[in-house]
Amino acid sequence: MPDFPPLKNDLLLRAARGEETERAPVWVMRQAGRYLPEFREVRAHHGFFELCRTPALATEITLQPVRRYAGLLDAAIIFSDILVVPQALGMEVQMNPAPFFPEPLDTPADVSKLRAHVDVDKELGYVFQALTQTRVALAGQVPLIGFCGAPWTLFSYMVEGGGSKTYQKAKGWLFRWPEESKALLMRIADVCVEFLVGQVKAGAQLLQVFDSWAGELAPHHFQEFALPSLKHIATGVRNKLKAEGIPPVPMTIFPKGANSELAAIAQHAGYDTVGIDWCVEPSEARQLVGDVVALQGNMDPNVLYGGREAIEREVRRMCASFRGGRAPKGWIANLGHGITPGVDPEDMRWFLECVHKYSAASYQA
Ligand SMILES: Cc1c2[nH]c(c1CCC(=O)O)Cc1[nH]c(c(CCC(=O)O)c1C)Cc1[nH]c(c(CCC(=O)O)c1C)Cc1[nH]c(c(C)c1CCC(=O)O)C2
Repeated sequence: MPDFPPLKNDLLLRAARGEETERAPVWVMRQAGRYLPEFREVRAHHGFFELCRTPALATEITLQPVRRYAGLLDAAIIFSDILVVPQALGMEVQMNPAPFFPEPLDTPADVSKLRAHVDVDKELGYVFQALTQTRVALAGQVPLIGFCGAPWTLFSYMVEGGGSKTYQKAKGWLFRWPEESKALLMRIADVCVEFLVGQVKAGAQLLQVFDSWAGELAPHHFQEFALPSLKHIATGVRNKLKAEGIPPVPMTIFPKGANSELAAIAQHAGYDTVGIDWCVEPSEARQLVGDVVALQGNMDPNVLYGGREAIEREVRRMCASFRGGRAPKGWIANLGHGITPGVDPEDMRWFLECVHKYSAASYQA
């Protein structure tokens, strides 16, 4: 592994390991994106996946929010997308402007169209290069997060051919072809394991798995279909790193909306941190997960459209609720889902400032 500059701010890594921190570390899902004018400026000249595939540009975009919010953000997340894994498996994915797969997997017979063996270095080496370049450019300011999509969420995109409101096709697959579905989920999980291990070797200091559609499944279907593949990833990554003599990195699972499954996820999925959305009260989430994991989240991203007073009020409330459930110990502040394109970057700054203030161990409610 390359020799990287020493890390100056390890709040995120300490919180992810469940340690007490002087305040909650904070970063925001989709922090490098369209709400930033500097992102839109670069994006105007390049296609979305062209940005992902050009390490110098991916590095520049990853650094944009870190630069703009210097001293306020406690992590960088590599600019990429969860859909690079279906691409590595051989599927075509367009972004126009939402994700679109011209040839989705209609039936299990279509699985034969996927690459039988995925050479992750060859197909996704551009992500590894972007991580290494970014880690060097960060000069130890903040840790660098690597990520991938969870098998169930990726399976949904690959079967639906894009986003969906009903998940009819993806769920139709699960219920009509449960064994084939499980095999495909595990096949995706195997690629995720290789991809995440490669990301650590390239410089990622924490890994997050995005299961954006976890909450669409009934609890017993989540446990049957999604949970085993999530566990396969956590165990697979840990084992491979160990076998190669590489120190482990903290891992976060974001099972969006699967709030009735939090206890099972904390106990059985094998991650250090569980991300929660805004539909669960933080103090209640802490009760559900116990002491096993750190928590991440969870302000409703739409509060960022409510003005400064609302943002301050909601951050203060969020801090109190996480603290009620024993924060700032083992809590990473974030939104409950990605920041959206219409947010005023100065309101994002205010959110970060409020977290610094109200999550401080010294703050008296
Ligand atoms: C479901 C999902 C996707 N991508 C991702 C998820 C999981 C998180 C979530 O649930 O939001 C993850 C993702 N996508 C992107 C990142 C970059 C890192 C970050 O700043 O968090 C990350 C972590 C950049 C992006 N990924 C995308 C953009 C916008 C594309 C553009 O510039 O046109 C960015 C900055 C495109 C994308 N990519 C995806 C969709 C649905 C879209 C289009 C709609 C949208 O923008 O929300 C799939």
